[in-house]
Amino acid sequence: MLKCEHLVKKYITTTAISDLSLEIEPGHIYALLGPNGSGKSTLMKIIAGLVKPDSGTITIDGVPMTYRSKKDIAYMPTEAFFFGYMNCKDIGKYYKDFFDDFDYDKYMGLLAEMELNPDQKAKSMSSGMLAKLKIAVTLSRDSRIVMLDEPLNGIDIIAREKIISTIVRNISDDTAVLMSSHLVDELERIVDHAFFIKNGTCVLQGDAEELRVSRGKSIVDMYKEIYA
Ligand SMILES: Nc1ncnc2c1ncn2[C@@H]1O[C@H](COP(=O)(O)OP(=O)(O)OP(=O)(O)O)[C@@H](O)[C@H]1O
Repeated sequence: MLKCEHLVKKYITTTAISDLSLEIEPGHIYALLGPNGSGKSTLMKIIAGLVKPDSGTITIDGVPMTYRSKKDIAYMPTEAFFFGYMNCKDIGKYYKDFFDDFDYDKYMGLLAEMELNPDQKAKSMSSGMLAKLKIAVTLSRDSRIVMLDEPLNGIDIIAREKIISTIVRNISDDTAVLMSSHLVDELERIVDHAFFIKNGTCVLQGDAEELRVSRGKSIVDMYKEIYA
């Protein structure tokens, strides 16, 4: 469905993305793995249309991406992005006005599932609560591609379990999920495909089970081998 071919993104002194190609299909959860500075966030921003690549192409169902393609993509960046004076209910209404595909009832259900108070203002929320809120707004959109940049960051170990199961339960068969995390062992349990990014390019990719069988090791051990 989504195909990136030979993407390159250079900043003045850094090449963030270097000849990177990958493909994602609906019904799968993909892990975007790599150490700090390897290019994961830049890649997501390029796919979300927030950063323009210097070269390379991105297509959805064979059609080059335009500003209209943005409706197919729900992107959750690492940064929190809420107005502090709004409470969770207001934030839901704001998103509903912004995105035609935003399901307010689903959002309220997700708030309850993540034990967030609909009346609490963003400015009074802890970083872990804001992390959950970001996930709730992102999963409430009916998008074909869901990109979550570090969804488990700042979330305690008990809540992480819940978030992982919430993500898995709220993904339909016609949605593709691309998720980055440094918590590789936690991602390993749920992803069915892994992309290993190093210096802005994809150095290994494949079906998680096939990779484990062919290499005789876990995704975590492959990660350690590639990046040690
Ligand atoms: N706006 C920018 N200007 C200049 N350099 C940038 C910019 N954004 C990213 N970079 C550089 O591009 C490279 C890739 O950064 P990116 O944020 O994509 O990595 P990452 O894999 O997401 O890292 P992390 O795991 O730490 O979030 C890094 O060397 C970074 O310093």
